[in-house]
Amino acid sequence: MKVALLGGSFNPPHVGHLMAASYVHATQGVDAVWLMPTFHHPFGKQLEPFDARVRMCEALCRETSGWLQTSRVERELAGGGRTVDTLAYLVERYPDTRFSLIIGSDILRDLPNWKDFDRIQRMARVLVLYRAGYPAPDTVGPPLAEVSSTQVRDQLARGLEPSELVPSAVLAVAREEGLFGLGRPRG
Ligand SMILES: Nc1ncnc2c1ncn2[C@@H]1O[C@H](COP(=O)(O)OP(=O)(O)OP(=O)(O)O)[C@@H](O)[C@H]1O
Ligand SMILES: O=C(O)c1ccc[n+]([C@@H]2O[C@H](COP(=O)([O-])O)[C@@H](O)[C@H]2O)c1
Repeated sequence: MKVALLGGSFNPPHVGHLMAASYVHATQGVDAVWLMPTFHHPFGKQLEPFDARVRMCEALCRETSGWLQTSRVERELAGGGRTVDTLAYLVERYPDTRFSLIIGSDILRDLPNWKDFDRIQRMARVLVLYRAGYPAPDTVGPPLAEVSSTQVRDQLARGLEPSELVPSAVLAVAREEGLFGLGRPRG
């Protein structure tokens, strides 16, 4: 079994995540892609509750035939949210699985602040996808969608419906859960 991991805040998930996962599934010889929402963000990002982000990720996964799944592993570990620790745990727990790690090229500038990136590279094949707007050497594939969770949150804060950036089923969960100020009167 070959699994590619896409870790992220998913605050909220958007079509860029779906495109990144689809691209890897379609071209990189993996059987499955696991979305791995952050429980505690290592750099202290303030996020909507974990369970609500998991629900939105699950809605995103339902856009696929089943190869995209959501993992709650970072809550099971409940540690500092460092990817090297999550990966070491997964490698031990699934000895017959070969893992890849997907990151967007925007992350490259953060890597000096990651814990033990060298060790990550020894445990997993690292696939750096070309995120539109972040050209870099050695990325895989064409530039992917110019969309971010930040942009989605900005639209929601302005009372706009980000229906071109977020699958409708994901937006429905965000509305049900009252995330990102949805359902609250705007001041
Ligand atoms: N449009 C995209 N194209 C390619 N990769 C992406 C895209 N959006 C996110 N990613 C990658 O998915 C992973 C998780 O991203 P994350 O959940 O932080 O979304 P984000 O849009 O970057 O969020 P924010 O705007 O809140 O920082 C990261 O590796 C990121 O580089
Ligand atoms: O391992 C680290 O040191 C590390 C530092 C920062 C971020 N990460 C992971 O990188 C992934 C993308 O993070 P972000 O900030 O783009 O949502 C997510 O899975 C984080 O847990 C990992």
